[in-house]
Amino acid sequence: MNIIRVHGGHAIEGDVHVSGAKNSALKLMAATLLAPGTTTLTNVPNISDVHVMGKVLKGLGATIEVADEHTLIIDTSAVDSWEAPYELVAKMRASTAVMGPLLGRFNRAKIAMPGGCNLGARKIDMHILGLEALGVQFDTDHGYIHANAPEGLTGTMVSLEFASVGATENLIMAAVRAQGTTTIDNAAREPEIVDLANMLNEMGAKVSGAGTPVVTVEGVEELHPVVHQVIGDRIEAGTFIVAGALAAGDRGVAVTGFNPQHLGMVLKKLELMGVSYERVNGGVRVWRAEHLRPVDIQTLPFPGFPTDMQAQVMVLSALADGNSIITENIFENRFMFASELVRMGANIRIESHHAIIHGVERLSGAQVVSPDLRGGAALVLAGLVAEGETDVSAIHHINRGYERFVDKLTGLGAQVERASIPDPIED
Ligand SMILES: CC(=O)N[C@H]1[C@@H](OP(=O)(O)OP(=O)(O)OC[C@H]2O[C@@H](n3ccc(=O)[nH]c3=O)[C@H](O)[C@@H]2O)O[C@H](CO)[C@@H](O)[C@@H]1O
Ligand SMILES: C=C(OP(=O)(O)O)C(=O)O
Repeated sequence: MNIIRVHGGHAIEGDVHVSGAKNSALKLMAATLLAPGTTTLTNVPNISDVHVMGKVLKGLGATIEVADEHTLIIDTSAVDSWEAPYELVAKMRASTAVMGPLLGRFNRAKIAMPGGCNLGARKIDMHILGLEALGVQFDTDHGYIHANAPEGLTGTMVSLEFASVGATENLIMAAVRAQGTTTIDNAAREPEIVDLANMLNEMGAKVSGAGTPVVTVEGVEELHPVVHQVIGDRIEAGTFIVAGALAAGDRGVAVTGFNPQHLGMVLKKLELMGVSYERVNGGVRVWRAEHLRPVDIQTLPFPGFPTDMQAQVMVLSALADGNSIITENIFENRFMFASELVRMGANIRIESHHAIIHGVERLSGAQVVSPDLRGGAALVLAGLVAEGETDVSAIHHINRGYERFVDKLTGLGAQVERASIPDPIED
């Protein structure tokens, strides 16, 4: 089996440039369906989730030219199918983001129901309720959702029960082609929503208020293809910032290619923990914290603390001087990572959606399993400062969202390698 092996105890320093944001690129790829013709996306991360979304689009009839490692030229003129099949939706839930654009362009979509995943139930009822308000009729059979709007979509007022990122995106992408105006109340405010709205507006849509809780979409007759650059990945940036806070030498680690305003709450919490950083052009430089203070964090929709940074910061809190508490409010199963960190010597108690972390002096290298994307990356970070060797398996999770993770870490001087070892259970 393939693993990432980390030799702990080596300082890192230097510069690392983050890739384009996974959680933006996937939705922008879906949005190309709305504009028949050739849209060019630049700064697209070369990660396995992007490859899956490429397969979803090709399955619908799009063609994709990979102009260079980070540039996709997507031609959606010949799209003639409305189906996102189970094998792709099961691999990547973000495939459901094609529902809104397919409805916007063709008034119909057939999407495999996503089911739960290792983070929790992750229902899509809010997507469905919102789209129903726009005039879409839903039927389910054999594990598929059939969405049809025989009379077309009609703008209306939609109030989301929770500021769901996915529901906000699907609603915006459907509403851009509706008759009249749609208002989404309690919309998600994540930077990726703003990136999506910006691209749609470049295509000729009329979306206003993105980044605030009220998004207004005035429907238009047609959208045209554009060239658009994906924003930098704030979560990849946050991951390398935590690496620096754990292990940076005197020169620190400069993390660039993203907008630090997208990480406001993370930087604030790190500062409270005793991590020092400074703003540099296009990012931040961070130094190892000599003395980590405990922290109280709860994950919340943007601008709150992102759930996608919870595991990485838990590694820091595991080494803090005192008791930290981390409350996970978004995904009910996102603490699976904590049990793996305990195998490395952390002292963590889970009580419902709270993790109580009693800081320890040191972590020790162990064999651990990535429970999910961010948990896997966080285990590699823990390995950087653990005594001895840490072998992280199930690294396909990490490959979903981190481009050349091992290369970027070794570029900073970390002793990290990909390796292949016999599977202890199979053999
Ligand atoms: C608010 C939040 O932090 N959203 C995160 C979520 O987006 P993602 O779009 O995947 O998830 P949502 O924001 O939609 O979901 C937030 C919460 O609402 C629930 N829900 C959502 C839709 C629905 O129809 N019904 C329902 O019950 C989900 O199960 C979850 O508990 O995962 C992404 C990948 O990790 C992150 O980048 C997003 O920042
Ligand atoms: C869990 C994540 O992504 P997804 O919603 O694709 O599972 C993530 O980006 O941390």
